[in-house]
Amino acid sequence: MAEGVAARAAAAEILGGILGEGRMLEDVSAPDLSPADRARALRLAATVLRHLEPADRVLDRHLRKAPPLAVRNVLRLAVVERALGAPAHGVVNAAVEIMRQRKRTAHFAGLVNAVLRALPEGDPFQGQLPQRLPRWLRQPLVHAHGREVVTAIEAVQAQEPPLDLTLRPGFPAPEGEVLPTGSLRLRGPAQVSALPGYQAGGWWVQDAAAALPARLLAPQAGEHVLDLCAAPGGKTLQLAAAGAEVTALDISAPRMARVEANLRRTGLTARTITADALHWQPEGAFDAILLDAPCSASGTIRRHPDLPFVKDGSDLPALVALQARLLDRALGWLRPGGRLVFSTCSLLPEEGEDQIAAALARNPGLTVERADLPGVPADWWTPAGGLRLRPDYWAERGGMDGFYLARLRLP
Ligand SMILES: C[S@@+](CC[C@H](N)C(=O)[O-])C[C@H]1O[C@@H](n2cnc3c(N)ncnc32)[C@H](O)[C@@H]1O
Repeated sequence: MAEGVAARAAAAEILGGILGEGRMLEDVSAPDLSPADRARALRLAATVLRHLEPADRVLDRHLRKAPPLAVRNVLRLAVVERALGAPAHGVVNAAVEIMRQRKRTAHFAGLVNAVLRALPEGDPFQGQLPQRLPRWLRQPLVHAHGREVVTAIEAVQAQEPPLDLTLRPGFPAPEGEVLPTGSLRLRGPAQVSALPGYQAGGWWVQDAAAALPARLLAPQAGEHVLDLCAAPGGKTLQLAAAGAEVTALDISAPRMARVEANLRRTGLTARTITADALHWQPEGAFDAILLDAPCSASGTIRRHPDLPFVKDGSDLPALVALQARLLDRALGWLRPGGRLVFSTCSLLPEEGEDQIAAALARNPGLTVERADLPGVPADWWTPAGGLRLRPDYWAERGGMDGFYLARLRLP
């Protein structure tokens, strides 16, 4: 088999699972492959998803009739690889070989060969705009930020995201760029468990934006802090590393197992509880609560490029209602004068700015508190005192996840 064919064939199959069956990337299993080929297949599939729209625009110029999805996915993969600079002959030969491997696609080998050889020399995406966000997401974002910002967000989301680490002082760490907010940024693919300091638990993977909610909460040593909706636990580790007495709660047992594994690796401690926060009751009040609520995850599309193809926004009203219920319950678990940071990895005002405005209206005396967060530019704060983080912030450094966070204070 020619070099790279197994990984490319698997990437095309993964794309079929996502685009044909509506499954999320993490739920689609790559067939029997070496770990290296599996990693390559997942990476290729994710890359194609980031450029699906431009790839289809290029292909539609060369196709008279829509081919079956399995064929189109192999063509998309080849066009995207070409756009990213892979040599034409390797890409074309692999695509043709993949077609010949299966009886149901073998008769398309000639078409695939002809279409790919007809592509002009150079970058097939030249002059094209990046892939657009889906309509349900794009429209409210254009309304909130304008077209130019949305195009800038889309440009960042078309790129492979960097790998950000949250560091523990005094532990070994890999070499990378230290961001103004303190996260360490690495470029290019990395085998996380092989990086210096992993075994010693000196750091954990956490997007630079995702590291800010725990910093905004500013936990103090010995404080009783609840991490509500905690799994897989990046924020739990931050709270525990600050010396707080942490209770970490999540509804999902398999996700909670990941929090426990993360605590074991880092040697940090937290009390872990698997329960539905809509029914659970604490034994006593907390000094501080971090509520990283379930949401559309629309701020994480560059890490989860499958999301726009699998979600259609129809679960948004239920998510917004759940966030409000979780927020009101959690406020009831704070001591008088206690603080709560609400965060969502969403770009939508409904799950951020509007959610907090509604909480203030429902809870008299509750206030939003702006804090001094080192490295955070003044214009990331909203007039209402929340922090709106957008993927196009620090675009030249690789961007960040979209988030909204606000620190609330009880009277
Ligand atoms: C955005 S994720 C949390 C990420 C986590 N804070 C971190 O930093 O790793 C939202 C979490 O909410 C949990 N969740 C959803 N509904 C819940 C509920 N009713 N009670 C408790 N946890 C819930 C999900 O299982 C999911 O792990």
